Amino acid sequence: MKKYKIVLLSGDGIGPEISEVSKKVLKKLSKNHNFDIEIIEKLFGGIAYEKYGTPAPDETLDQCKKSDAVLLACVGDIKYDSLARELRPESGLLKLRSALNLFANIRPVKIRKSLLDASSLKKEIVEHVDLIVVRELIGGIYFGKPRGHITNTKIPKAFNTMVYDSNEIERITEIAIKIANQRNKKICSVDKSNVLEVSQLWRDTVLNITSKDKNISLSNMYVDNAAMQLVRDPGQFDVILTSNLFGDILSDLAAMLTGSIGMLPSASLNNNGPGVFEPVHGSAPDIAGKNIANPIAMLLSASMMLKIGLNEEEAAENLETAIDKVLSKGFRTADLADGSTEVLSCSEIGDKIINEI
Ligand SMILES: NC(=O)C1=CN([C@@H]2O[C@H](COP(=O)(O)OP(=O)(O)OC[C@H]3O[C@@H](n4cnc5c(N)ncnc54)[C@H](O)[C@@H]3O)[C@@H](O)[C@H]2O)C=CC1
Ligand SMILES: CC(C)CC(=O)C(=O)O
Ligand SMILES: [Mg+2]
Repeated sequence: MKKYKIVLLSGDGIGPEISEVSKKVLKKLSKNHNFDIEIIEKLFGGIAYEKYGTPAPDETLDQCKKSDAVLLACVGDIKYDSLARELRPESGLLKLRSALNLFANIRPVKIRKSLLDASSLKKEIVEHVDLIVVRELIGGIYFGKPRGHITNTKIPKAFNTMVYDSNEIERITEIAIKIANQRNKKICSVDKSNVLEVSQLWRDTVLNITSKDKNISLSNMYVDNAAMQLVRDPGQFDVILTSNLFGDILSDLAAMLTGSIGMLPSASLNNNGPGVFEPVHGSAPDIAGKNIANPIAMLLSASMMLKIGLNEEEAAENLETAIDKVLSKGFRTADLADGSTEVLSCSEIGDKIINEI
């Protein structure tokens, strides 16, 4: 029997609620598909700061490095917003991504048939959407130096640096090419090269690397236009390749094509070593503790973990089919409710999905 060791980071806000569902789902899948999964739970984010004074304790990072894969819920809360930047839960997340060298964040945006009417856009606009955002994850403005605050001047100033070297752009482009080759072979690289030098290097490097693969059709788009096009005609995109900040923003926007940010999973990957599988959404403090969060983004992240991280493709498919069955029977969490469907709590929809596995 195959044995896997995964680390579960429940984090903050709705994290523990959606993690509880994920744990039960993974246990059922492991039974049905005959593999053994050890789930090691570690503190991470604000909850880790409370206990250890740091959001990403060494012990948690070490355990993640030793695992087959990491399943992460979400971190952050308003109560940590006044902490020194390096102590904030979000900084812990950046530290984890960097420590595991997770340079590629893969965010698939797929419309589930039964949710065609749940999108904030018209059905005709979203029905052909099937795109993947390939986002660079450990460079760009989230990591660039210098960064800081100047407080000893009359007018306070703050600054960040958006920086990439060509190696960083090359390796994420290669990932986008690999993914595009398994799909419609179209890459749209999104940048702001009409204004930024760093984006010009991005554009030149992407062109240089993609031109070596004659199967790939490359287009370029400025990020402001890309935001507009994602709402105007999202079906035009296959693979969107972009930098850390732009990918972060565009994928939240793209989430609404699917009906809710509670539906969007992601995989943060390295060329070798464990990946981190994490929903696109944050800790949703506004609904935390109410058992009303949508656990599906985390379950779809678990599905990506099974497929990409553990090679358990059948289990991943079983989970996705179970999710689709529950949605097609009209069960929804509150974020997807439209009056004609039955609204269930986070744990209730979790149980429905488990029953379909
Ligand atoms: N990967 C992570 O852990 C991330 C953490 N954050 C952190 O999360 C906290 C909240 O950030 P926000 O900007 O409010 O973004 P958010 O994604 O947490 O929430 C935005 C809106 O979407 C809703 N929402 C999010 N996930 C949902 C789900 N699964 N089911 C139903 N509704 C859901 C929330 O209730 C809220 O109204 C902040 O501390 C932020 O820094 C934000 C983004 C990513
Ligand atoms: C909270 C951040 C570190 C990043 C973020 O919003 C994301 O990765 O989606
Ligand atoms: Mg984000």
